[in-house]
Amino acid sequence: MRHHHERERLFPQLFARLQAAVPYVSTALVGLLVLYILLWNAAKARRRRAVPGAKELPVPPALPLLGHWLALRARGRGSEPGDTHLRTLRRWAEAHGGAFRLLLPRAWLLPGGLGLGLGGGGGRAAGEVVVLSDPAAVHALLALGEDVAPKSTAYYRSLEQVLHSPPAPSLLTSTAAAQWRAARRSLLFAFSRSELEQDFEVAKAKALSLASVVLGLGPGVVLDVDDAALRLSLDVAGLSKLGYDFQAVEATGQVLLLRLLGEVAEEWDARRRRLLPAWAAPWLLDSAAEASSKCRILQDFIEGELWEDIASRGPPPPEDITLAAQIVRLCHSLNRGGVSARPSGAAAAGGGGVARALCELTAQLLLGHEPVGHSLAWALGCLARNRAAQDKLVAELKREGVYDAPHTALTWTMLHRLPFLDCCVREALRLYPAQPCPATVRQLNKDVVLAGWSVPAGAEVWVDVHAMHRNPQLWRDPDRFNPERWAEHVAARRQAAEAEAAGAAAAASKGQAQGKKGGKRQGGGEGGAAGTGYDGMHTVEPDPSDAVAATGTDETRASGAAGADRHQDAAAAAAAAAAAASSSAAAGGEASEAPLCSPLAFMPFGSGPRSCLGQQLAAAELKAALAVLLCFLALEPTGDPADEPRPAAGLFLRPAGGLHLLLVHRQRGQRAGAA
Ligand code: HEM
Repeated sequence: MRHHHERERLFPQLFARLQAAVPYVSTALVGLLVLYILLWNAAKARRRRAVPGAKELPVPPALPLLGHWLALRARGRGSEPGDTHLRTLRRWAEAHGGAFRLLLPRAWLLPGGLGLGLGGGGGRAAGEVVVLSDPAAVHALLALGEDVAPKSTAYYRSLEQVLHSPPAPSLLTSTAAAQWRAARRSLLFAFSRSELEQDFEVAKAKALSLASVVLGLGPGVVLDVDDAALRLSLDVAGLSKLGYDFQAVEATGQVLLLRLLGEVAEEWDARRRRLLPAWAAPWLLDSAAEASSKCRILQDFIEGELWEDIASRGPPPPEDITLAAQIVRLCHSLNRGGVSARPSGAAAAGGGGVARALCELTAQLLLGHEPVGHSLAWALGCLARNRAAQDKLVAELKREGVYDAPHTALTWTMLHRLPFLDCCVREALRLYPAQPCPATVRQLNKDVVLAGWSVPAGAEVWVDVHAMHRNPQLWRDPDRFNPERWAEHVAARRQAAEAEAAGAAAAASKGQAQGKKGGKRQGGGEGGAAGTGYDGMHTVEPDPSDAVAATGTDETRASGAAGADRHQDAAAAAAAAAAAASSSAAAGGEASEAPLCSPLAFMPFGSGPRSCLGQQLAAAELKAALAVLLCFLALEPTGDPADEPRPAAGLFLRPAGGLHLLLVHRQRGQRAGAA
């Protein structure tokens, strides 16, 4: 009996002691874990060996455990010009010669980082980030090819998660070589020259419509041009690529789709900056649930409205190579069971073609409108603050007859007569690249040397286009909007294009004389061919005579491989030239001796086989919109310091709080209105 009582007293005592010990034990365990992480990482740092003869990547000063995470999280504050984290990255890039290593907590906390070897990307540098803005190193990285440096799965997976539930790859996010090649070759048809000519007309018509709306608001009006530009680019993306008019330009109230797309982009950015995933941080669950419901509303709209509309058009006829038609073909070839008007349920399960098509649609909508919209807003902002450039552009439009008759005189084929317009677009994209950093994210499968820097296998490599575009060794007076810096380059490109067109015409007439059948579609002339990037960077080119490529069913056709080889050559040449440019710039020393312009260090659309698919369309759209708007409206800053643009870098570089300008009617003589 006494025994029993003693036992009854003993258990609560023991329990109370254990309870009291919990904080000490858990503190000790956390301490041991931290010590282990620090020691393991110190050992890892000692084990890190540079490839003989190559330079070890420098590391900017970092906090213990948090590394550079806080610096990367920082957003622009109050009156500060520019995005804080972009400025920090640029400072480090300039201090370390355009290549450095970042320490992020995940490098330590990931299973791979803890030395447990349970994944984390593999390789010695699992979870580490290398940031490159040295053009020679970037060209060398992109020339490595997809086997050695594919897109980073970890980085793009979070984008897939916000684009569609359950997540499926899109061209942007797909890392599997066979998948992206097939999709790219199929979708590239939608960006061929004939399509671009029509898209240009759509962009012009929508810009005229926007001008008419603004003119209707009064003789001088303060407007958020970022919002207006996003409406314009959404309408152009919808109408030209998907055959669907969102009528955002004409709408008076808020456009729900625009808001949803913006929120999805923000959610993706927030997830990528988070220290812990939502499941490991319960306090984030509410906002994660809210974000998921927004993503679902977007998904419902894309499924129920847009896809339904596209699918109801039936199988596209062979001559239809619009983006919508190519996405339908992609879906069809994946499903192999025909395209369903109702994408959910059984159809989605049957091969995943519809789910894939929906992801592609959402990605194309996001990519096709937001970077163009923000870029247009930045360009308008630059011109408003540089009256001399604006006047020169208007003078060019007058000289070429565009000012008096934008409806008829402004066409895709006459764009080469507007070189200053081209210079302005390039300069705005240089100062405000829509994807500033990271613009391209790669994962290395083996140790490599990039322009002399040793980069270990497993590292995630970011391209910092913002720092590259503002490097004082590559661009004289890099923060100044100076379209003139491009004059020589634009003139040289025009000459080269004319020579190429003349050569192609001569070859064609020779071929005809010899009775040959027509070969591949050739580009030429200003505006370029489907396979040539905005600045001559080669992309994988589609072969229109290849009917299989048009339906995206065969991924390994020789034409794609040939395109990739061509790219390798171009990239090797570019790397050599970039190395020469950067070493001569470095030898120059003084900023005033830096070259005025370094075209090989200009990469707003990325470069290589995964460069922007829509770059020609984007450039054409920017030109159409700028030319039309300037014919009717003079741009001025509002004069209010609160309206000074504040760049904020998320998925895209946008002006925080919008970009407000004063738009004043131009004296138009006897000309007709915009409508
Ligand atoms: C000013 C406007 C634009 C800029 C600055 C821009 C920039 C870029 C950049 C830097 C990339 C590479 C991203 C990466 O490697 O992760 C990219 C990829 C892509 N862009 Fe654009 N873009 C613009 C407009 C467009 C438009 C209008 C479209 C289509 C309608 C488009 C479609 C795509 C696609 C599909 C990819 C993925 C290509 C691939 O992975 O093979 N972009 N863009």
